[in-house]
Amino acid sequence: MYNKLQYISQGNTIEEQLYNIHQALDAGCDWVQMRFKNQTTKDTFALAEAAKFLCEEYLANFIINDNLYLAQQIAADGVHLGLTDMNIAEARSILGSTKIIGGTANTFEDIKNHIKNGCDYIGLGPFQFTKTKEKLSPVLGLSGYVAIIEKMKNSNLKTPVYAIGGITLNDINPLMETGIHGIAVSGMITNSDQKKKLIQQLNEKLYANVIV
Ligand SMILES: Cc1ncc(COP(=O)(O)OP(=O)(O)O)c(N)n1
Ligand SMILES: Cc1nc(C(=O)O)sc1CCOP(=O)(O)O
Ligand SMILES: [Mg+2]
Repeated sequence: MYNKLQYISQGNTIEEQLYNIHQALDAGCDWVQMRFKNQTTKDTFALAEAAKFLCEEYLANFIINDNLYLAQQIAADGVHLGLTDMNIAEARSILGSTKIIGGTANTFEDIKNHIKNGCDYIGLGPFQFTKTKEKLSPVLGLSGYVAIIEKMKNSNLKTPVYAIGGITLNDINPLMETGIHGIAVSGMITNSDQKKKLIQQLNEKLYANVIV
């Protein structure tokens, strides 16, 4: 079972990114997606190597946003691909069956396509407006998740879905009640000055109904 909390990194420099990733790991995050936009190949590679090293130290999963070839080059655990990134079927044929491939969705159609193409999980969003990403797809709100997850259940589609986009602590319970698997968050963790406490609270909510 995939962990229910994915931290998406933030920062405009390698140093800021590594600081934020380290803080998130130290506070208990066990899944990191490196998201470092509009940077040089050299800097992106340098960050990826350093972040992968950190994640290994903390036994955390480490995936890379957008860049499949970078994920392959540094032997990351996987990649997250958006609707305008490489097709998931092509990505699967390159990475093979052992690597994690996540795909962005905004509609039930997106989800069906990704599942047909072999993705491991879906990032479904945005839940609400967020400043973290530009050019957002239409906001889904809770009712959007309810409708899409219902359609997945009716079609017997069981691929884990992560809610994403402007999620705060109070959103977790209603979101989890829709039947999603977990959440992917950036700002909530990056901007928290009590990260350990926050991640404990998040995990309590995310794993509340998991029987061990
Ligand atoms: C878990 C997760 N879900 C969705 C996204 C968004 O990916 P994408 O649409 O490619 O947008 P960018 O992150 O590349 O701006 C994600 N990164 N992670
Ligand atoms: C990277 C990303 N993708 C989204 C989507 O809807 O596809 S929303 C988003 C930003 C997530 O960060 P935050 O938790 O700070 O809102
Ligand atoms: Mg992308």
